[in-house]
Amino acid sequence: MSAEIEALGYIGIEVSDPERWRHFACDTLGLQAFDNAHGGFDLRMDNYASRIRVTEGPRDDLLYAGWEVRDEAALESLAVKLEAAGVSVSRGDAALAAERRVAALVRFTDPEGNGHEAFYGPLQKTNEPFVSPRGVRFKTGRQGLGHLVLSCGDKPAMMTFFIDLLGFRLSDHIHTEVVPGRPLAISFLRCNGRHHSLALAPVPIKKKIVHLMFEVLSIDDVGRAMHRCLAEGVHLSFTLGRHSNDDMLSFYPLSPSGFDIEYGWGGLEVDDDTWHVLTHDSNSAWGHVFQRPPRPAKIGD
Ligand SMILES: Cc1ccc(O)c(O)c1CC[C@@H]1C(=O)CC[C@]2(C)C(=O)CC[C@@H]12
Ligand SMILES: [Fe+2]
Repeated sequence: MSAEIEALGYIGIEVSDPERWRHFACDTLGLQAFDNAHGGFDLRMDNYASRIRVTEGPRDDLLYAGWEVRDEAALESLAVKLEAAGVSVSRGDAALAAERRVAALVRFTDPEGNGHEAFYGPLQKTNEPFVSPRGVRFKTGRQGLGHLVLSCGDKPAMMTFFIDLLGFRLSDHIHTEVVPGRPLAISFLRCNGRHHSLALAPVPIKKKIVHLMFEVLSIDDVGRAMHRCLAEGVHLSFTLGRHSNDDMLSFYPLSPSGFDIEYGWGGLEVDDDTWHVLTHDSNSAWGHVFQRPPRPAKIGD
């Protein structure tokens, strides 16, 4: 039986300033917020009842990534496969499944301690259609909500976990230098036609989330969102650019939690039958210029 993960279905984040996040996500990026019964809010970008669950807390980082599988049998075979490999798996009860707005889920952690959930049967709010407050349409469907880049210390262990155990396919590597003289090899993993749903970056930062990417259906929505950021003084960690590996045209606003959002359009779709792993030595065909983060003004500046 197939135990394959098919998409990044949802994520949970803990944020210290939920109201700033609500404004950023809705008014700036065009997602739709719904207060939930758990003291936080859900961000929608399509029919799914929850794509991003925002919970208040000090962490300003990832709580869990929710990976979608086809059905109950696929969920059970994935759980059995993980357990056979010595990963401890906890089956979510009905209350947790209802809270996550899915039919069933299991929970586990990766070798670096990040929380993950696999689930099937996401609740669809078809009679309460997603309406973006900014008229944005997001590219989701079989490709999931977007992509997540995780920082990691032991990248080989993470690669083994996601590829050998969870069934991700390697799309490519990028060898780059963010800090001159410090080579960095980022690897891009897919679980559907999206070039990557997960990328692993061995960068020594405290946060697990390096960035979270949303893709929109119109290039104008990228332009409009970028100009809303500029008008509001939202810091752009990377300017507009086009990536070398997946062709995504994107920019990177800094979220209120201090990790980046990548907001993009035009990402390429991988055909598993013909894809060939590549190694790139540049991040971008053009653009994506790093911008130093803003420093709080001090008296006397
Ligand atoms: C290079 C690249 C290809 C596809 C993407 O979706 C994507 O986000 C990136 C950018 C990765 C990003 C970067 O270029 C600069 C250095 C960054 C911030 C890291 O330190 C990890 C992710 C890296
Ligand atoms: Fe990205």
